[in-house]
Amino acid sequence: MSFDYDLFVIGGGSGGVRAARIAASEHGARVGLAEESRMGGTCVIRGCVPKKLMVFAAQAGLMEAEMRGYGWCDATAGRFDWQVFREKLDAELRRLELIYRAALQKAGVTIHDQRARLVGHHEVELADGTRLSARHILIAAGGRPAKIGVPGEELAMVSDDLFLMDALPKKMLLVGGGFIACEFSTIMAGLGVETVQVYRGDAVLRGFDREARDMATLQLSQVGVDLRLGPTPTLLERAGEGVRVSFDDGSAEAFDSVLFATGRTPYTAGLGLETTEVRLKPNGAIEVDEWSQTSVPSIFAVGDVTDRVNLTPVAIREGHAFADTVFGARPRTVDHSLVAAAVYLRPHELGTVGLTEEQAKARGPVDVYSTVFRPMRSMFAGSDARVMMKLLVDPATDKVLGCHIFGPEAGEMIQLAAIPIGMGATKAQFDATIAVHPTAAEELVTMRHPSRRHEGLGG
Ligand SMILES: Cc1cc2nc3c(=O)[nH]c(=O)nc-3n(C[C@H](O)[C@H](O)[C@H](O)COP(=O)(O)OP(=O)(O)OC[C@H]3O[C@@H](n4cnc5c(N)ncnc54)[C@H](O)[C@@H]3O)c2cc1C
Ligand SMILES: NC(=O)c1ccc[n+]([C@@H]2O[C@H](COP(=O)([O-])OP(=O)(O)OC[C@H]3O[C@@H](n4cnc5c(N)ncnc54)[C@H](O)[C@@H]3O)[C@@H](O)[C@H]2O)c1
Repeated sequence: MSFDYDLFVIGGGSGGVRAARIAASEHGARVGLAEESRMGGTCVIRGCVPKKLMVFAAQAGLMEAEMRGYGWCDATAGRFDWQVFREKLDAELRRLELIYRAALQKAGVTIHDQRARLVGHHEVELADGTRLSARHILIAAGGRPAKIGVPGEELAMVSDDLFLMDALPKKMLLVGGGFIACEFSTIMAGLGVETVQVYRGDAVLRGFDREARDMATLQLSQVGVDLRLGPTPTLLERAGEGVRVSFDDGSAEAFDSVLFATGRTPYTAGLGLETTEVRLKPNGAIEVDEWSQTSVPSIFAVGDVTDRVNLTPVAIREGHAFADTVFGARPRTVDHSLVAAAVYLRPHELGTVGLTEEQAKARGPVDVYSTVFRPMRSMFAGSDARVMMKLLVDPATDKVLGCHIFGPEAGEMIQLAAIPIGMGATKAQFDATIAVHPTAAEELVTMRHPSRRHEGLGG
């Protein structure tokens, strides 16, 4: 049977673009790709990239205070102009979008700028009605922000809207305690917005190392976020130009805008999956095996739509491995067990790889090497900001099971620590490394004695 394409990719985000490009340019496949919105997907257009640029924009106040501590007595950040920033941001995103598009075109991928849906195991239908057949179909449709189902929540923004605001709100409520809520609370407070964050748990960033969570929770308040642990919104109502929010503790308050950062849902609705035998998980994510293959042999899925580890480099790796396996005769899977990540807070970020202290303790005996200190940089400036470095070590094998860093540029540091840890490095090998002095990171190779040992479950 002949097909229009060897591969048809639905979604031009991190996973889809990489898979299409590698299948076409390195393995000679005839590839078509449909993108209903802007090329580059969540990360480039409404995620990692604009977010990180906003993080940089938001640190002027902290730098001003630090520089005053270093003798720049009149240091002042001056006035932030959202319009100027947004115009630059829009231009940068347009530039990146064109680069993604050009890379696909150079690889020989045919781009269809419209929505696609499945109409069978080898066929897709585009929004204009065109039907195209393909030997293989890759679903890389990503996810969509999810709200929580309270009345009036349509009055609230989701993360996609943040990058399109005409003006900064004066007073903003952020709902949630995950990556997005914490990063954007830091950003908004840093840009001078009166920022309130509500989170129903007792410390933000559930799932991360508890000690790091406590430090992140404290830091949010220290950078001016009014963090309220416990309450959850129950009702949103329009109040003049703003929104009045009622909470489950009986309180109510008005805000200029509200952001729900309460997780993301795999974007499988309306994808035509009912015309196939592709199995879904209970939350709507596409079920795949280690090869990213669905329950239908000709259909694969990568990235957030599969809800494995929802990070850009993971989607990219899954897309690349899929293309090499199916079109390059180089079968390889992706190891999701040891993925480093960072939460971009300010002044200190959280970098993490491997097991948390809680997970390591549940697994068996573990030695915890942990140090919390005031780094010379901020201490000199009069700041009380603290850094944490933590290594979790298996006493039987001496292998480092996890590393957690709360400090300036922790994302940069954890990227490097992830290499030896991924290679199975022992604590003795960390110790054998001569320190780089004076740095904060040198603590990773100078912690001689465990701060504590857990004997394992119940220990
Ligand atoms: C605010 C925010 C900040 C983030 N920050 C980070 C970070 O700092 N680091 C990090 O690693 N990750 C970050 N992430 C997560 C990261 O963006 C995602 O994990 C990543 O983009 C997933 O890639 P993907 O290819 O699976 O999907 P996406 O990038 O979402 O791409 C899916 C694409 O498919 C298109 N599409 C969907 N359905 C169809 C259809 N039927 N037809 C045609 N096109 C379709 C969509 O328009 C979209 O362009 C962030 C996410 C958000 C929301
Ligand atoms: N730096 C990064 O790598 C980065 C940054 C942003 C986003 N991301 C990715 O995007 C994903 C989505 O981010 P997110 O912050 O929206 O999700 P998240 O899963 O990290 O956090 C969701 C938050 O919403 C809360 N929540 C969920 N349901 C609720 C309810 N009914 N009532 C009150 N609170 C509720 C949760 O308790 C949690 O705190 C992340 O999981 C991550 O994979 C990564």
